[in-house]
Amino acid sequence: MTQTVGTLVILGGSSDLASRLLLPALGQLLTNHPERRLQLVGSGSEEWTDAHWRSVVRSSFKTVSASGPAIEALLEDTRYLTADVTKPDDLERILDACDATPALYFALPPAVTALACTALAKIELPEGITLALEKPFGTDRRTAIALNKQLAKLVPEDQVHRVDHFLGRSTVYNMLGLRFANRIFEPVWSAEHIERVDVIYDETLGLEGRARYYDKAGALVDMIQSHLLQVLAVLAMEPPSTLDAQDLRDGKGAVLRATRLWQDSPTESSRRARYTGGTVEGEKVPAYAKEPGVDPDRETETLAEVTFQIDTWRWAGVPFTLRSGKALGERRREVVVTFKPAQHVPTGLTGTKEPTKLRMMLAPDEMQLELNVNGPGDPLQIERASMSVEFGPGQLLAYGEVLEGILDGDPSLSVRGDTAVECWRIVAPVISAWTKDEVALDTYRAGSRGPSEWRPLG
Ligand SMILES: NC(=O)C1=CN([C@@H]2O[C@H](COP(=O)(O)OP(=O)(O)OC[C@H]3O[C@@H](n4cnc5c(N)ncnc54)[C@H](OP(=O)(O)O)[C@@H]3O)[C@@H](O)[C@H]2O)C=CC1
Ligand SMILES: O=C1O[C@H](COP(=O)(O)O)[C@@H](O)[C@H](O)[C@H]1O
Repeated sequence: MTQTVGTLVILGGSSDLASRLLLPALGQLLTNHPERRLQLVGSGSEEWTDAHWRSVVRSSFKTVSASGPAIEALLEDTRYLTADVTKPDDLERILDACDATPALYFALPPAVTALACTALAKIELPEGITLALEKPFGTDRRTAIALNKQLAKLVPEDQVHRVDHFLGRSTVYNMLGLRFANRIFEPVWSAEHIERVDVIYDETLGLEGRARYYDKAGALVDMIQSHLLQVLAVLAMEPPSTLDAQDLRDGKGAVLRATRLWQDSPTESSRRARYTGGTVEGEKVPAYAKEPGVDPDRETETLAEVTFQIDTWRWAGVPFTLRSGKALGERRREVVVTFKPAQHVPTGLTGTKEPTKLRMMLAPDEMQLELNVNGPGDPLQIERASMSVEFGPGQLLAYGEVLEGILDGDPSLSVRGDTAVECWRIVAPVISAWTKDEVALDTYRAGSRGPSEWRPLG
């Protein structure tokens, strides 16, 4: 694809996102594509000099051993502008500093992003400008609709990239390849053969000093409302004709429009919990409620689990359970598709206790197909065997794939406006029930597997 963006502006240059994820990914992308030329402008409310910003960029690039002509050219003329991005004059100054068609990347808290968009409406924008917005997109359905309206007044939809780095993972293409480039999965990919689907994203990471953002979001909004619903959409979509932006996004949109809480019951379909003090990977972790910046009375959950149904012919009656949490004892990132038991196991064969399971591990991507096979000893005794395939790490970090889409004007892997709103609609009844305390806030020890009374998934 041809690069359509010539200047990348990071609003929130001092953010954790920029230094830890965006800049390393940019470094890797430009190392892999030495022919690219890109001007980088950083901006933030901190009074930084160009030299300080350059050193921040350089250290982030170092983490991925970035090098080559594209990196040298970028470091040579990158600059930093101190600005309040909620002020139109400051934004105008930033845009004046752009030598080529810019992309504005909002590495900002969602409320500040919304104010910056209001300010952008008051100034003239350069032709072809791209706007890249981080998740969460808005803070609920209403604010997401309002933000979409604001953006629509600024640029056409294809120039808006609602970033979800889970869609920037090769995982999406791996799932599509597995399903649609084989004859054996798609014919059984439905309620007729699938019992349930679990998407699990358990992290050993704790709060990592992100209370300012996380304490208002919690695990439901941070992971399920955004990333994991996108994974569900890719898993459950109808076969697209092409991998074009329109086909992919139409396919995901149709799934999400049909998705709602299991039996429409927020109390039956959702669970939440918060970690108490413990030890994770040998390190002591304080109770979430005692972390600096956390308001314990807010009762923010650090582990969330919600079951959904998809009201289509293909998926009627199949529960999709999404779970994610922090400070857990084991990092577990996988999609588990559990098939229905064989219709009839011939009398005489013994030992078929578990049905067939397809596990798709995320980052690093791997697939395991757990089957019932005849064991090496007694031929009538069925044993469990697993066939596994490693997909490899992908050419780029997830954010590198996101940035490549932005630079090349390809929104295939970004979230479309209507879909962002759907995701808020889907989780709204859970948020409402939790706010009213209709679902108890359970506890789990940091370093454990979660509350012992919760049914294990997968
Ligand atoms: N960090 C992560 O792992 C991930 C973050 N995200 C998303 O990225 C976004 C940023 O998150 P994160 O990096 O954690 O947040 P941080 O709190 O680390 O950074 C927020 C940034 O916003 C800047 N900022 C705030 N107000 C203004 C203003 N009025 N004018 C200019 N700059 C301003 C801050 O600058 P200053 O400090 O100078 O005020 C800072 O650079 C969020 O939407 C989050 O959901 C998404 C995926 C992962
Ligand atoms: O967006 C986010 O994602 C990360 C998990 O993604 P990973 O690619 O870093 O594994 C999560 O830790 C963070 O809380 C959330 O904001």
